Amino acid sequence: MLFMVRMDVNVPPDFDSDTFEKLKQTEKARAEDLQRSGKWQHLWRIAGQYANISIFDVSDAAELHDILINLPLFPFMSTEVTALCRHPSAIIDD
Ligand SMILES: O=C(O)C[C@H]1C=CC(=O)O1
Repeated sequence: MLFMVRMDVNVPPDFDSDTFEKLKQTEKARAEDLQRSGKWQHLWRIAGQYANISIFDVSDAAELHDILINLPLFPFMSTEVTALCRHPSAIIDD
């Protein structure tokens, strides 16, 4: 199943910056692993915002939920999930 996920990252202004930098590195490694696995198919920065639009290809909503809540930056994120299905006029069958 395909899902579009918007992730907005909100860091409290008084949060320790070194700790946050370490979390970002852990998040980057996790995101790269999930992309290599094929589960995180697209990762796009929303220009001008600390936010992204991502496409996940997972077996079901429960798997997506498990991935999202285990992201290192999840405690600092708000997420919006949209289930996708093939458009009948789409010419690319990916
Ligand atoms: O930067 C972000 O949008 C948040 C998060 C998603 C992937 C990643 O490496 O960090």
